[in-house]
Amino acid sequence: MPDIAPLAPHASLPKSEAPVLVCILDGWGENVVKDEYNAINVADTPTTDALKDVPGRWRTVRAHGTAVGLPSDADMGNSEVGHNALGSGQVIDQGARLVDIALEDGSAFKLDGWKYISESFTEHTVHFIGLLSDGGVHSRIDQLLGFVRGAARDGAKRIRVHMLTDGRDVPDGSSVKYTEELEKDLAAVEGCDAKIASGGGRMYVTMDRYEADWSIVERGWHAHVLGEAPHTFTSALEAVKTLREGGGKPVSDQWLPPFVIIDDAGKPVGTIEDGDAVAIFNFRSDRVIEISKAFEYEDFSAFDRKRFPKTRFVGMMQYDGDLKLPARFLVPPPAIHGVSGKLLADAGVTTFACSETQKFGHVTFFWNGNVSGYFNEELETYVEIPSDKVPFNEAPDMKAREITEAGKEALRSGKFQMVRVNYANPDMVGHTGDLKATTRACALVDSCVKELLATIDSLGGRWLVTADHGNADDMVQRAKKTNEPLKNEKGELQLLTSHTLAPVPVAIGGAGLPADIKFREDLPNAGLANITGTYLNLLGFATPAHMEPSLI
Ligand SMILES: O=C(O)[C@H](O)COP(=O)(O)O
Ligand SMILES: [Mn+2]
Ligand SMILES: [Mn+2]
Repeated sequence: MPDIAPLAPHASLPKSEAPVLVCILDGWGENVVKDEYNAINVADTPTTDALKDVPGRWRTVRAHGTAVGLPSDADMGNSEVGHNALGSGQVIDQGARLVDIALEDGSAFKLDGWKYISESFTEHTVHFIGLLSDGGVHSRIDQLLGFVRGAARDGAKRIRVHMLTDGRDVPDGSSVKYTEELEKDLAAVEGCDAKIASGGGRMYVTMDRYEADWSIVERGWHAHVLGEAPHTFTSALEAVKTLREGGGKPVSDQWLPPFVIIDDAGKPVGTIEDGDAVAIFNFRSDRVIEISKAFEYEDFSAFDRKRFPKTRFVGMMQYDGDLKLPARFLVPPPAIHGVSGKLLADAGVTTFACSETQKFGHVTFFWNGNVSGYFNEELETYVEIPSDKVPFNEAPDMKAREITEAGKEALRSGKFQMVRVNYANPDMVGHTGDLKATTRACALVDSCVKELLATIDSLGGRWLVTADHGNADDMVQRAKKTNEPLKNEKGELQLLTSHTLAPVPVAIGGAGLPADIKFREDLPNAGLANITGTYLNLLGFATPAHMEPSLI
């Protein structure tokens, strides 16, 4: 644990009497490729464009790979690691990397979580539930296989995988490839009956987040636990291929309906029963907290479980350190100490944080180092604006206007020294692969930023605008060397639904920021974690020693 001292005053930058705004544009990368498939480039964005013209007050920082604690620089950034870095000012080994290490050195198979599920190996079934891809944002297929093979080696007789198709962190349509691969690898596991038992698309089955729509989790419970779904198949590959066709109305991987695999007699091959072990193989928390509650809590009312089997349940990690959920886990999660939220609360600073449901936990839970709730309820106010329950290309404005109104009101109220908001649009609409809708989303967010900055300027405050990773800045898959957009055999563009590896912009300003405050030039490789010290400076505090250096 780093040595953590309380916040101290900045040596030369006095405390701001007016509020300081930190504004996160979720999924807004600064991509070198600026063509017609870069939605930010296509969109009319006069406000964020103008920020670039102010000398010494606009730059980019790294938001992917090792700069945010991911295993390699081929890993795109994501909201979890991005907001962890922005909130904590530290580069922390993240879940993906911790699981890699625990598998490599074998420690994963010696810890309590593994011992706990091992008790079910000989007499019962071991179930693995999670996102099937190598996106590396929530999970990775190679890690799943590491645990499946470990279970077989340690005596498991029956393994069932409940797979959620991705198409969001990886290209749409790739579910076919991953399913084929998994079926083949499970068949090759020796001395053990290993099969896929159920599944569905990640946005429609099981992986809801922040309680946006519990019916998603309910559908997963029915398929995985009860073995009930509107579609049954005898093979997962057939399930995925058929459901993608959608009976003439193609369905993307993210949105496949739930399915159950049955045997020749029509019986589900892998319902979850008393005594079975259940392991969630996602390392990232937000989209598996709800299903974890359904397995772990005796007392549960979010939906009718119909049957509540007594299982040995573990998460890949402990997903919520505050709730201690789940109680047992395979690999200990990253320990994040000395986050800005805690230090500010200890220093008596009043804070307002706001986003809509889809990103609410990002600016609170992830920001605060994966801790739910307040550090100091008297000093902090968190506002969640309920998100729509639709595919977001159908409503690309999302709740950006409402967030802007809430932000302006908080700034003007005089009640808060720090106001932070997250705009979900560039990311959530970007994930749909819909260029037109994403362009609209980016233009709207730009106009919202304009309003917020005007408000803070009128109050004599200071602001910092940044993002957590790229997404809207590239909407097509490209050839590696030439960056040429890729097309399929039919000549159709191959859409990009995932995040990008682009760095993100960071801009500072405000009527209350002394004219001589500029970005320093000796941190060319700075990343998201360098932003924390920067906004603490804007608030009048020195950068704490355990954090990455400030950009100013
Ligand atoms: O969960 C998701 O929506 C995507 O996998 C990642 O998006 P996020 O990291 O921006 O939340
Ligand atoms: Mn994000
Ligand atoms: Mn995203």
